[in-house]
Amino acid sequence: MKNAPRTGARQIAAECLSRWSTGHAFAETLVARHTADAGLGPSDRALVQAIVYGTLRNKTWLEHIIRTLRPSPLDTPLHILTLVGLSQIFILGQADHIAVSETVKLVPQRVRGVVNGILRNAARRKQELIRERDTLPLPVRYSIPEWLVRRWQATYGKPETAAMLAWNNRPPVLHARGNALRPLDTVPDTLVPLEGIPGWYTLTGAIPRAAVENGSLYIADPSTRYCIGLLAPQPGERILDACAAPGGKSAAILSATGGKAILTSTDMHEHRLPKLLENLRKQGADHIDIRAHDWTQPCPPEWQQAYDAVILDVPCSNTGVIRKRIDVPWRLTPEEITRLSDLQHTILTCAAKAVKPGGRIVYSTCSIDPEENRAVIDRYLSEHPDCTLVQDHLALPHREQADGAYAALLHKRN
Ligand SMILES: C[S@@+](CC[C@H](N)C(=O)[O-])C[C@H]1O[C@@H](n2cnc3c(N)ncnc32)[C@H](O)[C@@H]1O
Repeated sequence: MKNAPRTGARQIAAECLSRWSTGHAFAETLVARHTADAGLGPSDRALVQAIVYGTLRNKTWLEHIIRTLRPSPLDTPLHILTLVGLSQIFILGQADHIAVSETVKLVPQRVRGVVNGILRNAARRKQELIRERDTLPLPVRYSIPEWLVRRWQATYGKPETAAMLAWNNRPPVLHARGNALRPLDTVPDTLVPLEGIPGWYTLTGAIPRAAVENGSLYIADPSTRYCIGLLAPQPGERILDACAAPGGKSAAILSATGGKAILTSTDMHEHRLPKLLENLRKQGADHIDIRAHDWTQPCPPEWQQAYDAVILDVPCSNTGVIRKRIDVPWRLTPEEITRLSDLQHTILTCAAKAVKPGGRIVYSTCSIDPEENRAVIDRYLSEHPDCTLVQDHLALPHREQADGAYAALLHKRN
């Protein structure tokens, strides 16, 4: 029924947040699973996603509001329902009376007054609380753990970090790359060409499914073009894309070479290979060499020095894509960054053996952390004097108005 109160969606959002706070599942997975299990329609699914993502993106600030309005702590279920209500009031911009009444309905009768009191108070003091936000310490204002804010300030300085935090705190804008192998007949209404970046578009509405399905478009961020630009793949070159699934970079290489690069695409996860194959076929690849390989293991003899170039889009912390991966700040630890850096160094060391003398290695991440970027390159170069760094590029998200990314081009001497 049109305009029916969507209490079901709010309940499901609370369940997702409850699961998220006690487990390891990603928000995206939880929203997909719980909305499917509840049989919610598209608009309710969108509401669940908006509440869950909005709450997690602003978690520390919303919790600060709860503490301001009720100094004694709430038990977990009430705390989560209060977050669901506040998220509607402060982040989604719903009418206060609807946000309050629909949320309070979910609260057991005997404690309903507590949540009702906090939400009504929050709605009444809304403008004051919003104004106060700008005066709060950065970790609270932008809901990012203190250790991460300190780490970024030490690397980039305070003003740059503040600008990046403000950028990360907003919902993402999606982009798409046009595929030269399957040019668009007409540019769909929801695509706006990106100024100064030929072949790239901003999505201003629904994803043009038909164009994605026929391979004319690939949903990706313009920051992914840096590694392809450094690789500068040429027709006829043998190229190894070592960490390839789901195939964004492999497809970009094929698009850039008119389908004429001779590509081997590997990934350690067998279960990711069918999607990789499907994506590459869809985008016009006709001869595809797809294999499972774990690049923490030695380079197989038949691949040693067999490639003109190797691209390594390694697993990383995703600190450049926090707008899209909202779990990242809450799941990441400094120890995990160090573990990833070691893993990246191992993958680089093993996969670089596949490059011919005189060939190129492109290393890329969607991390903005130096430990996963330049430090990995410097460590590798210190152990491999036959390689030199030609160029590297760090894209900071707020500067690019896109995702953060790092790419480095190495040359292996003849
Ligand atoms: C950042 S993603 C790659 C994205 C891909 N290049 C694209 O553009 O669509 C990293 C990939 O590395 C794979 N991976 C992780 N560890 C690996 C390893 N030891 N050897 C090979 N692949 C690995 C993951 O399964 C994941 O698909």
